[in-house]
Amino acid sequence: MANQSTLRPALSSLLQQYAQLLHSFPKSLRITAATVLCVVLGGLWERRRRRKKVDEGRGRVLIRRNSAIQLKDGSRLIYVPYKQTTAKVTINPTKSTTFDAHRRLFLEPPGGRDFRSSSGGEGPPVNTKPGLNLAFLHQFLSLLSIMIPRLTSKESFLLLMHTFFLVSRTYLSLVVARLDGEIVRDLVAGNGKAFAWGIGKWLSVGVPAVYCNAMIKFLQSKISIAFRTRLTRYIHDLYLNDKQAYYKLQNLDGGLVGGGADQFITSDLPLFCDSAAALYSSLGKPFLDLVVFNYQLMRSLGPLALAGILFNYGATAWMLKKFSPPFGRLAAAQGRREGEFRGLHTRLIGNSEEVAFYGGAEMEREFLDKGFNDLKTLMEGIYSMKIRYNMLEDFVLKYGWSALGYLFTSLPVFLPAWGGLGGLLELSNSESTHGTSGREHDRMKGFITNKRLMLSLADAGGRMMYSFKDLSELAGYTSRVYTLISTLHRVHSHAYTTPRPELYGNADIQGTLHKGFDGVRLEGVPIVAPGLWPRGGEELVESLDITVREGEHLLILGPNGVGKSSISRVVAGLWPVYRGLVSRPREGGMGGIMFLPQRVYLAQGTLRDQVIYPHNEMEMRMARRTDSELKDILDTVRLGYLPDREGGWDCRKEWKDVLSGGEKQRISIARLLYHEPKYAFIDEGTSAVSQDVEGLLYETCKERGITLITISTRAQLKKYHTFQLQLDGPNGGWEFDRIGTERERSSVENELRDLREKVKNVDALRERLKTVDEELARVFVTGGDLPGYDDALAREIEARMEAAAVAEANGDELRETGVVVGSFDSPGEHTAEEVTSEEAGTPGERSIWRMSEGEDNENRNREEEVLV
Ligand SMILES: Nc1ncnc2c1ncn2[C@@H]1O[C@H](COP(=O)(O)OP(=O)(O)OP(=O)(O)O)[C@@H](O)[C@H]1O
Repeated sequence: MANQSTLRPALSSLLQQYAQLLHSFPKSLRITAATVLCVVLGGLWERRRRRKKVDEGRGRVLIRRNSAIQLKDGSRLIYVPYKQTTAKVTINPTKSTTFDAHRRLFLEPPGGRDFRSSSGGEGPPVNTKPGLNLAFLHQFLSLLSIMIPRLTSKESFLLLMHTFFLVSRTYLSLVVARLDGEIVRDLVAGNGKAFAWGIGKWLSVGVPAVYCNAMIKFLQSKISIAFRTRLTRYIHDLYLNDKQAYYKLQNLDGGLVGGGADQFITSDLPLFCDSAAALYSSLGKPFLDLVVFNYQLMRSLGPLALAGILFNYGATAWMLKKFSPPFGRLAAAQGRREGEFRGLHTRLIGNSEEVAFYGGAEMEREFLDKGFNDLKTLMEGIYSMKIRYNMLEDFVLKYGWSALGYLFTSLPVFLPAWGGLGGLLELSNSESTHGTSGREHDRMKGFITNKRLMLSLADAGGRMMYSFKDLSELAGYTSRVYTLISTLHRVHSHAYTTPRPELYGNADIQGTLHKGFDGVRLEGVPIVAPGLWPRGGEELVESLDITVREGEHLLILGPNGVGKSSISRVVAGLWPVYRGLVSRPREGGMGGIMFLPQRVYLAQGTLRDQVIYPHNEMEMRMARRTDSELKDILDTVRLGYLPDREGGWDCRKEWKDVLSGGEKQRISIARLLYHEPKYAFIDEGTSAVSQDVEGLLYETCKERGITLITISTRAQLKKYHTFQLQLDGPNGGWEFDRIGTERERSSVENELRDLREKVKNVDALRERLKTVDEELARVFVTGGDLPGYDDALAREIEARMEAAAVAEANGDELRETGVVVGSFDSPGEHTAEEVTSEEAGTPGERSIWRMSEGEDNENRNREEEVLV
């Protein structure tokens, strides 16, 4: 019992050796060394003080802020303001070899074969239910290889430090347990001096103990943020690169069920990192405590107590596992619901103007309320499931374990033969000549020490058991983060293989996209709207063959939804080339190709950033472009007033709300003029621009040597283009022609001739319309006043004439107050009251009634024609 710790003797012997070494030097030398050390330390302190004073006198130092440099190896050097200076931070992109090495971990999880055989193809990772199983171990270790890439990495150092403080804390707990026993013993024995000395030691132990506790918490947070940084950068590198995973994830793969990648990255990832960092201390420290305290207890209480304690652990773990709800699955489900709810809000924020115009608040609230109700129902279910489990857990861990603790600590007293060192002490005390009081004091000390050890052990065991729950939750978060990374890997490396490919499915891509061609060429390329994996896509345009060379501007025409924009998606590489060959220049810049989408995207940032997108200011400066050049470009697109109106190039606004539809489109053309690519796809890029400016924009682009491929529904744009591609509609047909060919001219001429014929009749028809108007106004109105003729009345008359025709066929008469419509061949049969209008009318009016049937029909037809 006296020698409770194995570390203590080692430490004290180290200190003793060190003291001996010091004493071996002569006294004068020791004094000199101490003086030199004091002088050096004092000098350093004084220097620091003076420098601080000088800095304060100089005023605020000019600090470099928010600037960055792109290095040749692809890494970025960022200057971040730090205290009075700037700190340099280098961000290295993840190497492609790292992705290659990790692909197997994320695309071939254990059990992948089962999935392959059941679904007929390799696909998304096995959807193992999140929980404490082998899949969790695999997923966690795979993520760990990203979080701690090397043994020499910063995270390893942090974990080492954390371990050091955890071990120190455990050692201090042992010291505290022993001190506790000693203090109580001295108190009971009435030994005042020893008691006061004990209190002094107690306080001196408190200082390193609180420091340890604070460091444990601090390092846990540091580890969490370090893990998060590693994972976030890794995910961003996979998500935002030239493979366009950010687009394909939603539009081709669809593997992220329950929210977009945003929810996974911003919500599930931090939860996972916090949970993983906490796990190390919530599992590592109790584990260490268990080993050390159990050893101590075995020494003082004997093997019987240890066996009992171990059995107790086993039984508790079994019971808690048996009655525990599936925390892992619940955490994953909650994450998914949270994601859906958040997604609804994001959607509303992104489309607030449209919703406001439609007055759709009520509808949106219904969606949001439903999303929240789903989340609430799930969370309430989880909470109610936890009640029973928490009751069981509390009873077992607090009351059951304390009762057993009393039993075990009583072993040396009641069963000294089985009571280890305590039992031996008990036996020797009973045989020795010490009085009863000495035996009781030792018993007291032993009991207090053991009780404290038992309490610490119960605490450690309890935390270990509680951490089963944390572990299950961690399994849920792990599964979410692993799903995200494995889906990204699948999209990134296009890992879709299957023995029986679905037509135009992700595994049925046989075409080629060739970048580096001077022009845009499609050879035998069907335009297919892709279906979400593993479904196949739908063919919109059948095998397309077109070539656009420099200066041969192409206009793509066709009705809505026929697949015009889809051609640009295929050429841009967003949609797969299922068959044939697509050749195009490389992305962006001089000699490259640029795509202006139908909906103009306005990025976060300054006005300058809007014009130079997707460049940033750093790239613009590196390309030696200036603000005055940007101003010229804005002048060209008739937006020269923007810098003054908005407050300069550096002003930041929510540009999508600030600029009008036409202004947005002109900003988009300004981007084109800034980047000056050789080829450009413009998808309905000027539909909101006034016609005078539209022509100017097209002509300017052409003057700058940009070959245009314009997508539009408006044939007026033909005059700015050389070729046209007409998409025909549902059958996927198309026609590619030079604009202004003989065939096109003759078809236009035919159309013109038809129109001219029609125009010739217009005057005659107008004359007739006038006559009919006058006649109608006179005939069909009762009373003396003749109100002006209007359309509604004419339609009513028409309807009545129809009815009269029907009545005539039936040999009936239709009567109505004010207006009487009679049978045409027997007008004389009307009664005096019925023919009110006839009485008030003129001979001209009556003549209508006397018209022959043939005349009437002809007349009516003509009226209809005119009215229509
Ligand atoms: N991401 C997508 N996944 C699957 N189908 C899509 C996707 N985007 C568009 N489609 C479908 O592809 C078809 C063609 O769309 P596209 O945008 O090419 O039409 P468009 O001819 O440009 O029409 P508009 O003149 O209205 O812009 C449409 O039926 C549309 O529903």
